[in-house]
Parts: sequence; structure tokens; C-alpha cells
Amino acid sequence: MDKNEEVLDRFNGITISWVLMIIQQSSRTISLYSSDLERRCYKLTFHERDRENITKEYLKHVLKEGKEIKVRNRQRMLYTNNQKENSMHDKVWSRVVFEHPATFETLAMDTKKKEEIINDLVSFTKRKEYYLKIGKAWKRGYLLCGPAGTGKSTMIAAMANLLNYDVYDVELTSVRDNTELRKLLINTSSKSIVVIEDIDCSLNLTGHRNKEKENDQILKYAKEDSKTKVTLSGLLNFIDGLWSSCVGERIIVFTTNHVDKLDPALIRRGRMDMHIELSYCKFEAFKVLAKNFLDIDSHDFFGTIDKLMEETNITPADVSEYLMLKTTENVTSCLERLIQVLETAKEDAMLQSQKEAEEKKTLTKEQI
Ligand SMILES: Nc1ncnc2c1ncn2[C@@H]1O[C@H](COP(=O)(O)OP(=O)(O)OP(=O)(O)O)[C@@H](O)[C@H]1O
Repeated sequence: MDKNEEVLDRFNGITISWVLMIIQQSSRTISLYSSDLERRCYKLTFHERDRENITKEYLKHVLKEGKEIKVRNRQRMLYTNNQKENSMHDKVWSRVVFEHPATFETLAMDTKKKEEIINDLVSFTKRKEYYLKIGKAWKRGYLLCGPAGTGKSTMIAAMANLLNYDVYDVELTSVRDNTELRKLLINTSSKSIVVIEDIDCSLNLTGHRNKEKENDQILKYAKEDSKTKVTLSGLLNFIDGLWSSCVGERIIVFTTNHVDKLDPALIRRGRMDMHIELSYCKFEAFKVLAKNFLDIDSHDFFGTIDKLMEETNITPADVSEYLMLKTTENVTSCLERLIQVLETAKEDAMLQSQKEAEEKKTLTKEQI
């Protein structure tokens, strides 16, 4: 608004006039900045009879709207924990602008499941009073599981874009110990998603903690260069601390390719409120990808693709690759290429299961 410009607003049938006032202040000191000598304020004019309504309801509404606009317009950030061992500065997080294009609209998965997740997220953000009333911290935990390339990272980006949250990506293998983990947590802000990806690969946070043999197997997934001394109880404290010591809304997301290998304590309800399984690309998910990549809702080949997808396991990441149009291709030739890939995958899967069945037979004979 310019100085003395008037803007009219309507609220509950009341008209309010806003005028920007700039008041010059006299000062004996010299300032390089003219704004130091100015006081900016807004003059609101309305009918006397509406005074109570304005002071009690309208101003509250203006502040709330203002906050929401600020959140909508702010640049979101992606934070990662600093990995330099002897970092000179105190900052535990490094940040870059978060500009991932993924949305729930472009996310390929079962429509019903997608709606359920969106509703869960949106209703979480609106339940501040409810959480206060029941005496629980305003938080929600999501466990995303599924094979590589089924969209776990993409879903986190879609969540952040939907809610307008920052993302804190915790690289657990670079966290020295539980104290450092706590420090990271304290330095996260409200309206954020704290992410620990591939939780099964980061630490030995597996189920059946007493069975050494199984633990050995799981350690194969652990990163060999990991120097972390973070323990399972440290991580549990981190999650519970996140809920109890932080003000404001927070979401924590774990992703894993091997949910069965995680310690049940880590993923129990209350810590991870919603378990979301992302799976191989079936026809409904394919239709989303076909719309994203080829801008089509139907095609004569859709029937064949539907059938083949029921018989094969192909990830949305692979389908996305095959749907990227080459300069020499058109939609039909691109879909033909995908059909060929699916047919080959189907044959390979059949040969593999035959081989496995024969191996099983031989094994049983040997046992007899
Ligand atoms: N469900 C999906 N919807 C849309 N695109 C997807 C989906 N799954 C995968 N993709 C595409 O494949 C790429 C890889 O997917 P993404 O990294 O999200 O998978 P992931 O499950 O996190 O894999 P990993 O376990 O290896 O980290 C994405 O950049 C995206 O383009």
C-alpha cells in the first residue's frame, strides 16, 4: 500500500477502511536509512456500532490470516545435519532452499490410500486445540515402507509441499552419539518434517534384538563407514523428546525397505501413528504416471498394460523411466516399449519361480 492509500475490507457484513499512515519522527541523530525516522501504521475506520466486533473478532481474524499468508509465502528449506567432524561453527544443520516438484496429485499410488493420507495430514494440522485438550504434544509419526523406487522420498516431498513445512533430513550414520542427536532435535523449528531415511540401513535398530544370528544378517545392510554411537534407546528418546520438548507442530517420517527387520518399539503406534506401504506399480498408479509423463487419460494399450501389471512387479521409478518420451518417439511407441518391458519381466519372473520350484524339489529329495 502507498502512503494514504485506502483499502476497503469486508468482515461479517461490516466494511472496514484501512489507510497506511507514515509518521515522520524527529531525530537528532543522523541515520543512513530513512525508515529509521518513519513510523508506519494503519488507521482503521468503521462504524461505532461495530467496535466490539472489530476489536474482538476482526483483529484476531487479521492476525490469523497474516500468519497464514506469511507461512504460505515463506521459502521452505531442506536441512541436513552437518557432517564435518570438526566443524568450526555451531550450526548443527546446513540448509538449502527446498524446491521439490512432487505433489500428491503427481504421486502414483492407490487413490483411496492417497486420500486417506492427505486427510490424515490436513486434519493433523487443524487439531492444535484437540492435542492441547487431550494433553498430548502436537505431533504425528509416519512410517513409509516399500521396495526401492516405490516413491517413499517422493511422498515426503509431497507431504512437505502439501503442508508447507520445512524438511529436516537426519543422516543418522553421521550423528556421533545420542547427545548430538538431541542437539539436532532441539534445533528444529515448528512446522517441519523430521526425516530418517532407510532407518534399517542406518543403525542396528532391528527387531529380535536377542537373536544374534539375525542381527548379523541385518548388519550387512549397515553402512560400513558408519562411526555413529547412536543407540536404539537414544533414538527412542529422540522421538519421544521430539514430542514432549518441542513447541509447535512436527511430523517425523521413517522410511525403510525392510519393515520386518525393525525393532517393534521403534515403530509401535504412538511413535509411528500411520504405517504406509508403498508398493509396485499397478494400473491405477500407472494412470497417474501416464498423465504426468504423456498427458493422456486413456489409450488402446491400457487394457494390456493393466493385465501385465497385475502379473509383474515393476516399480513406479522404473515405469517413470520408460514413460519419458525420447525425441524420436510418440505416445504409442512409448507405450509399446513399456509393454515389451513388462512382457520380458513377466517371462523372467516365470522362469525364476520355475527355477525356485525345481531347487525346492531337489532339496526335498536330498532331505529324504
Ligand atoms: N509413487 C510414485 N509416484 C510418482 N513417481 C514416483 C513414484 N515412485 C517413484 N517415482 C519416481 O522414481 C524416482 C525415485 O523414487 P523415490 O526416490 O521416491 O523412491 P524411494 O522409494 O524413496 O526409493 P529408495 O528406497 O531407493 O530411496 C522419483 O524421483 C520419482 O520420479
